[in-house]
Amino acid sequence: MTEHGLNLDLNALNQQESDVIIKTLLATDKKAIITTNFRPFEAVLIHQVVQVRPDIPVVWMDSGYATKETYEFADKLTKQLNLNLKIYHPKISRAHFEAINGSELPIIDTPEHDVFTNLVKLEPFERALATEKPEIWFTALRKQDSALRAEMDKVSINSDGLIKAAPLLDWNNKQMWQYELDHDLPDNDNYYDPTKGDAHRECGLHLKH
Ligand SMILES: Nc1ncnc2c1ncn2[C@@H]1O[C@H](COP(=O)(O)OS(=O)(=O)O)[C@@H](OP(=O)(O)O)[C@H]1O
Repeated sequence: MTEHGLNLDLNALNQQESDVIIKTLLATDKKAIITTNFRPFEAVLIHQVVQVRPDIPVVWMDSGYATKETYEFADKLTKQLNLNLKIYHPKISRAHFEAINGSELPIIDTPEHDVFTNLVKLEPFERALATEKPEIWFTALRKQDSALRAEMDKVSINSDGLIKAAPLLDWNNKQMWQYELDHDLPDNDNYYDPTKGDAHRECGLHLKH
């Protein structure tokens, strides 16, 4: 991967376990972020990454539609791991959106739903990228999430030239659960994403980036 000023063998790195991938990428001193939606099992990758770089920006696009348990989990994990949490809010609040559009969410796969997804997730993420200017982007994507993710590599260069790393790509739920148990980490048992409809659906974030 010399075009990015890194002397890394991507194919070799992709064969490695999560701890080696995280240490290798962060040893480069490149600016890194980790994104999280605080869905179940989020504590695992965040814990692994902050062991190596404690002050890494942890980026959350808070749609305003998260469950009470998600907000509680976000607070608890942030305090327990002393996270450098960076919250990106939509440009229009939930109250404002609902006053104009009503409190019922737009139907999935309609132009109205696309506008909503852009408002609460995609635009805030563009803002996060422009503000944080990462060179490395960690996510906890896993093969079991969707057909698209089943085909991904753990480490790749995305269309923006960002190094996109999903060190837990091939972990299963049992491994995630065991890791949380071993490290006394909290979890979220009531997660909801208003942009998804179905958990296996892509909202567009990982199609664009
Ligand atoms: N709201 C929000 N804030 C910050 N980061 C987010 C958000 N939504 C998605 N993501 C990032 O995308 C990863 C996959 O999330 P999802 O499958 O739930 O949704 S999406 O369809 O990709 O938007 C998700 O996975 P994790 O890394 O496991 O959190 C994040 O990295």
